Amino acid sequence: MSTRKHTALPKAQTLIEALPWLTRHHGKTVVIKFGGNAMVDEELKAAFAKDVVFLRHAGLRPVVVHGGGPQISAQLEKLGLTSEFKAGLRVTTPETMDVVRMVLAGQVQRELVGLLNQHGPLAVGLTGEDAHTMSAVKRYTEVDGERVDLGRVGDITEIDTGAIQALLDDGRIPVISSIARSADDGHVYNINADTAAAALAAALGAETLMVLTDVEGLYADWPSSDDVISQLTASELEKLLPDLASGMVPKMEGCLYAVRNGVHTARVIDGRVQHAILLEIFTDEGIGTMVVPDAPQGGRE
Ligand SMILES: Nc1ncnc2c1ncn2[C@@H]1O[C@H](COP(=O)(O)OP(=O)(O)O)[C@@H](O)[C@H]1O
Ligand SMILES: CC(=O)N[C@@H](CCC(=O)OP(=O)(O)O)C(=O)O
Repeated sequence: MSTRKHTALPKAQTLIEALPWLTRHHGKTVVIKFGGNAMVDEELKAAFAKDVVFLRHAGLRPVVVHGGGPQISAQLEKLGLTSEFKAGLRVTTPETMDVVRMVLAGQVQRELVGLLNQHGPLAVGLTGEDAHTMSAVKRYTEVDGERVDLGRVGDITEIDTGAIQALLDDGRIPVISSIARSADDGHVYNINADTAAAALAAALGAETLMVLTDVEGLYADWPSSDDVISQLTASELEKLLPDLASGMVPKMEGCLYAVRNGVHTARVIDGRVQHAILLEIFTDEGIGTMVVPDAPQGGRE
């Protein structure tokens, strides 16, 4: 006698719960920004790779954009160089830029490609430099009303999605490092990875931008409260932006940009939770914070 039928039932229910989400997301592009704690924990990294491969086998078109701020800072320290941030962006001298490029494209991206490819010949790594995927200009920022020179920090000016689309059409998983070259001065620039992910999501016409981080989502009254905002509209987010602290600023600016430029939903989710991506995409509850476009004026939605 065997009780296998009974113990297997909850598994079947879980799969069935995913059915409407599988149908809805089939063939859709999902841009996933990988960063935060999930990126320094071996188990979480392996679970992340499995989730992304699962999405690909479930018929979605996942694109990974990765950060690596902590890894860059660690390498700079080893080399006796300091890390300085202004308005959440790394002040990037030409010397620092060499390290940024080496760590993002040569270390972090290679590691992610390796983890994904344990499941088959799927992942291909690119930087924004490859096939003109992302072009940039030098970016300035304002601190206390003053224009600040951040060195080799860039703003994206143009995106050519050709190489990414070709890889997706071929069933591959593109893994993108947030580096871009300027056609004006020929320099290579350091781009914040949240900003790059949002710009790529919009340019690709992605259905979803998913930003993994090291908190549960957007806290309503951080740091005095840790109530997570589960959903908000673009206009609601725009009102909150001036009060956000530095780490969340590029993430939430990116989410706002994405939903204002054709992406259906932008989500900030907790990368410390194993299989956070699958929970967010394939279960009824979802986790984290979801940003949605404003309802169309006079629409019936
Ligand atoms: N309103 C907020 N809600 C959540 N986190 C916030 C908020 N404001 C600031 N933060 C900070 O932003 C951090 C996430 O940004 P960051 O450290 O740049 O993440 P990542 O390494 O994932 O790119 C959180 O760990 C938290 O300290
Ligand atoms: C201009 C700028 O600040 N670039 C970032 C690029 C990496 C990044 O964004 O990594 P996280 O997502 O892990 O923070 C940096 O140099 O740290």
